[in-house]
Amino acid sequence: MSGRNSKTNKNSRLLKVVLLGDGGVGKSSLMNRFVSNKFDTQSFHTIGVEFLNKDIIVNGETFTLQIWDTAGQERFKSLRTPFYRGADCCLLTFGVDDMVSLKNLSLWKKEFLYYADVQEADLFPFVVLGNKVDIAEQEVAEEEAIAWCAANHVPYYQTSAKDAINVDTAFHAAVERVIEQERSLDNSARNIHDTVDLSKKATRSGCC
Ligand SMILES: Nc1nc2c(ncn2[C@@H]2O[C@H](COP(=O)(O)OP(=O)(O)OP(=O)(O)O)[C@@H](O)[C@H]2O)c(=O)[nH]1
Repeated sequence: MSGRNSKTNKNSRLLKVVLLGDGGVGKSSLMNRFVSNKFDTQSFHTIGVEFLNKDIIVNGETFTLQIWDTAGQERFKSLRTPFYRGADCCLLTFGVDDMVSLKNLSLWKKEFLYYADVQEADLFPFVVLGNKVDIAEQEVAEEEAIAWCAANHVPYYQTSAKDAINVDTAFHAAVERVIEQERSLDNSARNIHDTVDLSKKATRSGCC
């Protein structure tokens, strides 16, 4: 595991964001585009995991995103899975030039939920990135990606790390998903609390 920029801003909230997807879909490139605004055509396969931090402001609040870029190749599975635990959000990534990488999103989601040991799997904030939209010959029809995302209730962003398309937007969306998830968990906790209070009241006011 390696990381840079690991200092965090004291006034910000730290969010752990995990990037998952098949080898070569562009996870490292997306992280580098987002954090350093750079793109390298000669990137190497990630071995295990790497992380970088970046501060962003969403809805007036500062967040330090700790972005964990994982190795997509199957042979590195045992090196990446221990790092899923404690994640606040997961970016599932595929390449629009690679149909198999879209098909594998279900396996990535499943692997993540298993090793992250997520309690409320249905509410966990995932975002899907269809990367390399700059490539003219795409194997994945947009409708197919949209259909997978609709079935899984996950927002979809078409990105290009190479041409810096939608990369910032997708990371902002990840934070917004986390905020939304917290709101819905708060609301359901409040509803449970209200229900309990009502039943208490009913017992107290019962006359006989
Ligand atoms: N055309 C194009 N190429 C890209 C884009 N993003 C990444 N690439 C290229 O795709 C190759 C793989 O990119 P990586 O970022 O290393 O992919 P990865 O998903 O991190 O791969 P693993 O580390 O093996 O999991 C590199 O040659 C990149 O330059 C993109 O948006 N457009």
